[in-house]
Amino acid sequence: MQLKVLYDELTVRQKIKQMAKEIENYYKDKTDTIYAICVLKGSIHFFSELVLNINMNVDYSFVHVSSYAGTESTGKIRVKSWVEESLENKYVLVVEDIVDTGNTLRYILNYLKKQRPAELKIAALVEKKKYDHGIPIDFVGFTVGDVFLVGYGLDYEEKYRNLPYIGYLE
Ligand SMILES: O=P(O)(O)OC[C@H]1O[C@H](OP(=O)(O)OP(=O)(O)O)[C@H](O)[C@@H]1O
Ligand SMILES: Nc1nc2[nH]cnc2c(=O)[nH]1
Repeated sequence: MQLKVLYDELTVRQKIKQMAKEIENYYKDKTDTIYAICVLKGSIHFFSELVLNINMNVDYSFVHVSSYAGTESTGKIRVKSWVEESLENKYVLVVEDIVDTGNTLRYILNYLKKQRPAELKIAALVEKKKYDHGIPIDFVGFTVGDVFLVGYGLDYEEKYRNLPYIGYLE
């Protein structure tokens, strides 16, 4: 398989800055603190870059879930760690690197809703439109078709996560 560049480093960083501004504008009249949840492992770089560019207070926490084997979803979500703090009455923003089948996000949202946040919003760096996953994403960076992406946190069998750009395998 060959690795090709889809979005170079500058394009990714500019997109994240733009998303951070959108997020800031949305929240600034609602709350003084956003509670952002990073979905590990893939979202680590997007999450870090995003929160560094949001010019208001952001508290955060992490969930670690996984479901992929190679390029395919197993459909089974494995939870490796979860948020420990209370989310009650918080303005929760779930930060995902990519939404594809929507299985991971559906699972996470289902549990987070039970923790009674004031509001639950979603930011995703990439939304895949292979088929309709049916979850409205509030803040989206890039929209792609049927392609398996790597880089900027995204892996293929734990490789390529630390590429500073988004690429695809062909
Ligand atoms: O919409 P879906 O089809 O569920 O796919 C999206 C999920 O797949 C990847 O996680 P993965 O299970 O590969 O774990 P990782 O983040 O640790 O790589 C990615 O980081 C998303 O969380
Ligand atoms: N690395 C990676 N993980 C995914 N999980 C769901 N879609 C993708 C993808 O395109 N790349």
